[in-house]
Amino acid sequence: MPDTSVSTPPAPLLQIEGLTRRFKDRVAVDGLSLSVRQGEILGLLGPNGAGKSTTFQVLAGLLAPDAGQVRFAGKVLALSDPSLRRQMGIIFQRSSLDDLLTARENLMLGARLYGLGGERARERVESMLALIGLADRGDEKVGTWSGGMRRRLELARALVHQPRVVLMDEPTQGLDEAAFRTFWAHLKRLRDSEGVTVLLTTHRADEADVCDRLAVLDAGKLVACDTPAALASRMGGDILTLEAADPEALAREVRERLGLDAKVVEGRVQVEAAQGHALVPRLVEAFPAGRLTSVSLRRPTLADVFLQLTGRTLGADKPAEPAPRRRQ
Ligand SMILES: Nc1ncnc2c1ncn2[C@@H]1O[C@H](COP(=O)(O)OP(=O)(O)OP(=O)(O)O)[C@@H](O)[C@H]1O
Repeated sequence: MPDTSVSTPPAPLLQIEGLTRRFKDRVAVDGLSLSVRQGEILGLLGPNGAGKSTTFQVLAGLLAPDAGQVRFAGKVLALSDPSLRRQMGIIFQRSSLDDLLTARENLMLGARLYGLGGERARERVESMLALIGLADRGDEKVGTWSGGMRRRLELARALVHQPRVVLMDEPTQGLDEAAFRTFWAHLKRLRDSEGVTVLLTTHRADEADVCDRLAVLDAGKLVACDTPAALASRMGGDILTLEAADPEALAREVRERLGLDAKVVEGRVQVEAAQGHALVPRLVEAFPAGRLTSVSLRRPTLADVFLQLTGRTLGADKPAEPAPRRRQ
């Protein structure tokens, strides 16, 4: 029999259909439909106010939707269905560990909350502690632990009852680079060993890069859903970054004199161009010493893709500048 494992994408485990949630006359999530495949790590990427947390809260059963349903393993369920929650492990933005309990006790409490007890619970607690690399710290109270260790323990607690899906709201917010890398190494190892499906929210470009697929949200709507590499390849060219004393004036002149699509992003002028290196001498010639303080060239990142898709920078709630939005 031919091996089709590489070419056939895994079946969707969780399909969100037409999810809508309003707060008075503000539509926080606007008819969101999204499929999460068995065993994948899908990131909901968007700036502040995009609707990520609202989506998370509806899926976690903390908020009632105005419309929408899910299909879980092919079966249609109301978003309020408790059987959906039993299939989920949840990590909230804010730590929900009990600081006065040890790591082992926190995990045992998590197991008990999902009806797991006796030898089975003890086995799961020990194997989870080992999988997150904290087996020798299990009897310490977690109140004094670092943010990274606490996050790993929350990951273990979310998985202790063997859910099929883990939901995480901004799981690495506030973690430094080293703690972020360690958390993700453990997350991927746990995904592989437990076969769990992960849906997380993020507004970190570095976190988006390590997800299997990304659903890009803007103002409550899905604007793209693909792998990080496929999204990055949507931007064909290079990114030129120009620094100047008056970036707004420079961007205007670059647009008018050179006919390039220049915009101001976080105080610098950005130009996307197919052959970026060929533009450098043209720019230097057009804007002699004094006007330009630096010119640099790089490959696009997911933050650039996000800006192209939405006209907003990741981590900001306002458009990047008053210039016209990019072509979609
Ligand atoms: N409880 C609430 N009451 C009123 N408006 C709300 C409430 N929760 C969210 N909103 C609004 O809904 C929209 C989406 O917010 P949401 O928190 O889901 O976005 P987000 O992408 O998670 O942003 P952040 O990263 O800042 O959490 C925003 O305009 C927000 O102000």
